[in-house]
Amino acid sequence: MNKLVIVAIGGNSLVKDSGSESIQSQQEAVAQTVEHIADMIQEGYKVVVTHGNGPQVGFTLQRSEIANEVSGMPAIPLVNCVADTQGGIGYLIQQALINELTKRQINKKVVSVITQVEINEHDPNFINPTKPVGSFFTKEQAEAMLVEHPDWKMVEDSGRGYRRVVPSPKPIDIVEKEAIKSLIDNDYVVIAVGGGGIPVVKKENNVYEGVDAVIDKDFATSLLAAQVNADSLIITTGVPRVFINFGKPEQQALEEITVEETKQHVQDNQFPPGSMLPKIEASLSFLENGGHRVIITNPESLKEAINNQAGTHIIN
Ligand SMILES: Nc1ncnc2c1ncn2[C@@H]1O[C@H](COP(=O)(O)OP(=O)(O)O)[C@@H](O)[C@H]1O
Ligand SMILES: NC(=O)OP(=O)(O)O
Repeated sequence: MNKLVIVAIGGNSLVKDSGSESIQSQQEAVAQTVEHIADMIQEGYKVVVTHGNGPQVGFTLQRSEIANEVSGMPAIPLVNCVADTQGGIGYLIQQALINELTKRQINKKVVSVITQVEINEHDPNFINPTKPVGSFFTKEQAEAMLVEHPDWKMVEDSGRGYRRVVPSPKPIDIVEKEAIKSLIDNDYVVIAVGGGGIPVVKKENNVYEGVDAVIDKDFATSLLAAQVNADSLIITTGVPRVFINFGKPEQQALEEITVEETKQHVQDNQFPPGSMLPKIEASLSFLENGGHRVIITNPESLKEAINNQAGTHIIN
C-alpha cells in the first residue's frame, strides 16, 4: 500500500490554551503531533503535511505593530507575516519529523517547500474579512481594541472568545505545485502550503506580487490534495470529531456522514465560518474533485482514525 494522504495540522491545535503561545510550547505540541504522523508513515502511507498559522500569524502581526508603536520600527506587512510563520512552523515540523523518523530508523527525507498560492485580487473576501487570527479576547477587551483601532474587525470565534479577522481570499493555484509533485514522486515527506500559502497575484507579464491576506489552510490543502491526486485528506484540529449542535448540551458527534448529509448540516448552519465551516467546505470540494475520503479528527487520534476507529469520516 502506498496511498497518498494529505494531513493538515490546525494552527490552533499547536496553541492549546492561552499560556501555551511560546515557541517552546508550540515545539512540544509539534513533537507530539509528528509522532502520530510518523505512525502513519511507519504503516506505509505516503504523507504530505500542511499546516495552519491562524494564531501564529496574528502574534507576529501584533509583535510588529507593537514594535512600530513603541520604537517606530517599520511594521511587517501581513503577507510577510504569513511567509515568516510558514517558515517558522515549517521548520518546527520538519525538524521534529526528521528526529522522530531517525529515532524509529525510518529512512525518509523530509522537506518544507516555501509555497506561494495564487489568489484573485478582486476576490470579494477582501471586502468582508473572515479569517480569525491571533489571540482570543473577552468581549470587553475586543470592544476596547476596536475603539483604539476603528479599522479592525473582530468576531466571536466558536464560543472561545473574540478574535481579530483579516481578509481571506480563496486559493486558485499553487505556484510551486510541480516542485511539490516531483518531491512526492521522489519519496520525500513534503511540508507545503503552510499557513494556507503566501498569497500572491499574477500581474501583467506573469509577474507575481504578494498580497496582504491569510488564505484558509483548509482550502489551500484541499486544492493541493486535488492537484497532487491525493487519495485521502485528513484535517487535524482541536476536537476528536465534528459535532452537530456543537457546544450545546445536546451536541452529538458525527462518525460517518455522506456528502449529501454534510451539505444538509451546512444548510442548517451547524458549522461556524472561520472555524469548522472552511474544513467542511474544503472536504466537500476535495470529495467532489475526485478525492476518496476525508477524516476530521485531533492529532492524537490520527492512527485510530485512519483505521476507521476514530474521527469523523466524510464519504462520497
Ligand atoms: N460543529 C463543530 N464541531 C466540532 N468543532 C467545532 C464545531 N463548530 C466549531 N468548532 C470549533 O472549531 C474548532 C476548529 O477550528 P479552528 O480552531 O479555527 O481550526 P484549526 O485547528 O485549523 O486552527 C474546533 O476545535 C472547535 O472548537
Ligand atoms: N491559515 C489558516 O487557515 O490557519 P489556521 O488553520 O491555523 O486557522
